[in-house]
Amino acid sequence: MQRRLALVKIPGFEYSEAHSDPLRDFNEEIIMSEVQFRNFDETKAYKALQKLQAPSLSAVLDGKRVTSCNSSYELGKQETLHYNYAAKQVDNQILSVLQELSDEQQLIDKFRLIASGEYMNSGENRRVLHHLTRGQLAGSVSHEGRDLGAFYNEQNSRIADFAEEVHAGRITAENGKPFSTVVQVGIGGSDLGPRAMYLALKNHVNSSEGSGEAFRGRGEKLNARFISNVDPDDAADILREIDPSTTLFILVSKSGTTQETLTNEALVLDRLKHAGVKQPRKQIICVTSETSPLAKSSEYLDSFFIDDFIGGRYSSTSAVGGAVLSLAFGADVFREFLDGAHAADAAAMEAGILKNPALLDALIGIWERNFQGFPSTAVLPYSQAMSRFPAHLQQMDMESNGKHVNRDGEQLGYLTGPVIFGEPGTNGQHSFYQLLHQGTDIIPLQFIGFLNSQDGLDVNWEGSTSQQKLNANLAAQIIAFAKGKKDDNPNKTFQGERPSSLLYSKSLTPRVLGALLAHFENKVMFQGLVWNLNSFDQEGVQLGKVLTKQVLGDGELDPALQEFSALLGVRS
Ligand SMILES: O=P(O)(O)OC[C@H]1O[C@](O)(CO)[C@@H](O)[C@@H]1O
Repeated sequence: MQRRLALVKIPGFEYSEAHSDPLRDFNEEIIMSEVQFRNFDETKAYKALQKLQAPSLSAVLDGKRVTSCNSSYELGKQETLHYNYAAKQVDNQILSVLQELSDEQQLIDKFRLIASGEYMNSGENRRVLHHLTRGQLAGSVSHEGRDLGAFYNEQNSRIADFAEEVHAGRITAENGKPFSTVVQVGIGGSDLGPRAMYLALKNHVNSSEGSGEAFRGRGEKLNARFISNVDPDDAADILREIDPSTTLFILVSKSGTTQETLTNEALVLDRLKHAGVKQPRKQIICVTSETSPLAKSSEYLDSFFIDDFIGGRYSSTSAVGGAVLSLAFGADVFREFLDGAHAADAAAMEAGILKNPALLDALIGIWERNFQGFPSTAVLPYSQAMSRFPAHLQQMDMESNGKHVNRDGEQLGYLTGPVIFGEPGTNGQHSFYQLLHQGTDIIPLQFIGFLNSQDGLDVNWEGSTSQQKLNANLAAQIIAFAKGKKDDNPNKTFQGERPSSLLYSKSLTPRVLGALLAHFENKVMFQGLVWNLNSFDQEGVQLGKVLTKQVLGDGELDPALQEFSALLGVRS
């Protein structure tokens, strides 16, 4: 299909000078047949990168490099998110070949095709439209006569209206009391992103101390909880702590068929009945696709929709994240979060890699994975509020780029997505940093930090506040990893040369959080495009689901599966 792409000017968004305006080719026609999908090892840049040597961090990392190796997002309302790559093992030569790689693999053109609604999810023959849930980057995208941008906006405003009715006490629990708690029931992308975003903003809206940032001290409108695992202890833990009779449940499943979520719905219905609620589904709203089995039921209090063009792991900015965030904090907080994501998306259209933090981060990641051979990336937020962000990135990155074949199903001869893991600092320091500092694998580190804590509560002890101690640890770790320490005792030697980057901003606000989310989504997208993958399907999750069904059915099983099932008490 040949589609004309037209980019939309984003009000209030300034573009950088070199590679000037990403909308410079406004009238230039980009169509699918004009971009070339080739494997990474067929590019000239791949061969050039094979010949280059990583610079030594102990040799090059000085104060000047720290202040100059920065690429920033201007997010509007005087909020900025910086990406600092001073402690990465790259020099001008490597960066210039990475620029060539970006140009050769037509990464920006391909992003523009994604934004314009091209069918870039080749495996499932679907468009990839999560960028459209937060704003329009390209011309309008319509499907079967429906303007999809308008559809996503309409769902957001329906959610905003619904949330306002709940907050005003005009929509109540069956007993007439206002809802006091909201519980999201979903798994994977229907849980991880929304949960991570909720936790990231909870303190920001609840703390009345500190000053300046939007929404500070506004207070949570509803306390939110999450149930995801089919392990009954997960639901039991939450259901014991809440009062079901005044709880609003959000059942989130794009497909409407996910075993874990439907099982947990049954548990919730049971608890609601026990609490004396006669029509339990009237305390449940659904977020699903219009074609799902859930959408067919009129028993629910209300339903909000996404579509097949929003991948589960990319759905935090759709109704999937919008429902819980709007109910917990208010729709204006969710809108601010979307605006931050949209500003970061717009910045990701920039062709000059030094002016495009997501693209730069992606390409340095490629350098580390394919030419330095590093197996994983640790995501280390120095912010307790971001405690579940690494878990969200695990799904987003590993479900997207954990692939061994290209978009055409051909086996690849190079490494693709790394293993992602992480914990907030400083907790991680007292846990797995030993291996990061002195283990035999070198693991690149993605630090995230904020100048201010979210809560004003702090103490000055032994000459510094907790927040100062936190960030002192962060600065110290960057240098310890990069430069190491020689010692006569090999056991006390730190080899150093362990690269890290730092994403940082003044405070973790809704706008900054949206930009952080979009940064990683776009980074993963660019990496998938370099590797020539389809980053938007997830066939690797299917086999386990099929075998689970077999175990729970009556048919004959593979003998080893039969024995394991017997061992675990599922089959006799
Ligand atoms: O929203 P659903 O359809 O319940 O799917 C939940 C999750 O399951 C997966 O399909 C993986 O099993 C994820 O990609 C998705 O986020």
